[in-house]
Amino acid sequence: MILLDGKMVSEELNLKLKNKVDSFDVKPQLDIILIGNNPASLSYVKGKKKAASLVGITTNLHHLDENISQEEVERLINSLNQDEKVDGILLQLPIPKHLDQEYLMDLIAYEKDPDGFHVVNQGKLFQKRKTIYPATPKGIMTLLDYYNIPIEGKSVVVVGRSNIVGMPISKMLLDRNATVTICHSKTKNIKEITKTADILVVAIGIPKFITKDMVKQDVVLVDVGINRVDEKLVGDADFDEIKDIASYITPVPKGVGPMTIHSLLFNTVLLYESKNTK
Ligand SMILES: NC(=O)C1=CN([C@@H]2O[C@H](COP(=O)(O)OP(=O)(O)OC[C@H]3O[C@@H](n4cnc5c(N)ncnc54)[C@H](OP(=O)(O)O)[C@@H]3O)[C@@H](O)[C@H]2O)C=CC1
Ligand SMILES: Nc1nc(=O)c2c([nH]1)NC[C@@H]1CN(c3ccc(C(=O)N[C@@H](CCC(=O)O)C(=O)O)cc3)C=[N+]21
Repeated sequence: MILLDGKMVSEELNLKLKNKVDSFDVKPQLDIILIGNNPASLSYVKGKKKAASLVGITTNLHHLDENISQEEVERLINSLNQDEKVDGILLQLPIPKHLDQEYLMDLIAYEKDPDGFHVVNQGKLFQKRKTIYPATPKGIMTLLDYYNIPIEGKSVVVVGRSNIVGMPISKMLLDRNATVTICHSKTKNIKEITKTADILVVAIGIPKFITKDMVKQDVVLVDVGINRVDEKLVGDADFDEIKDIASYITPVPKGVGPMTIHSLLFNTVLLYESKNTK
């Protein structure tokens, strides 16, 4: 088994990014909007700020009250959209239920969307046009490519069909000529399907859902899940059970998570560069 070491790869690629950013006179700027005090979100935002500062990207955190009104968030996004200094705007998800998440995500200028969540950027992805790729799927592709894992012609199974992970990673793997099957909560005989996978990507948010009887020998397993169980992080797959069957496997933590952060920073630099070449 070979570990798909997202921590190591992201550190190497962040350093490469830093060398590029070091050559810029004006640094790229990422503005993060965090609403409320969800402990997981606080911890992710901390991770993003830390990595950004290592790379030389300026971050501005807008930490808003849990009860903030829709209008006030709109006002903030509008002003960041207009601010020339701002290269990327990240609305940390999830946001409180009284706010219209879809509306707010679409309000962020798509030229300032390092997450690649904007409906225009997602639309471009699904029409195979040049776009800002969503950070987690892009991080997964970067990790697979780093280890030279072949994708063309492979049977890929993606478990999960969210807008931010399942759907875009399925499309990106399809565009690399994999044969992609997507499973979700209504899929029947999921085990028979996951067993066919050369590459299995799991993004559902259920701890240790994928067990060793659900994978074939030498599977490449990409575990996107981040679940907190008894103060510890566990993935959507049972790592200890599967590690001896898999050819390659991502750990949780230190797998896909740090690659997502790298992609966010990479995308922020892309947005900065396209602003400066306009
Ligand atoms: N490492 C990273 O960088 C990131 C990690 N994550 C983690 O990845 C996981 C998934 O996140 P996200 O995509 O946002 O999740 P969502 O909750 O948006 O989507 C979950 C998906 O899983 C499917 N699902 C739920 N239960 C089952 C089941 N029993 N069998 C098969 N499919 C099921 C759902 O199906 P249906 O559509 O039918 O409801 C849905 O498509 C979470 O643990 C999250 O924390 C997320 C983003 C980044
Ligand atoms: N607008 C927006 N963009 C996101 O990209 C976004 C989001 N909202 N909301 C939540 C999810 C989740 N997500 C993670 C990113 C990194 C780690 C990560 O680096 N995790 C470390 C562990 C961190 C820890 O110890 O808590 C690891 O896996 O090694 C995890 C999860 C980004 N998301």
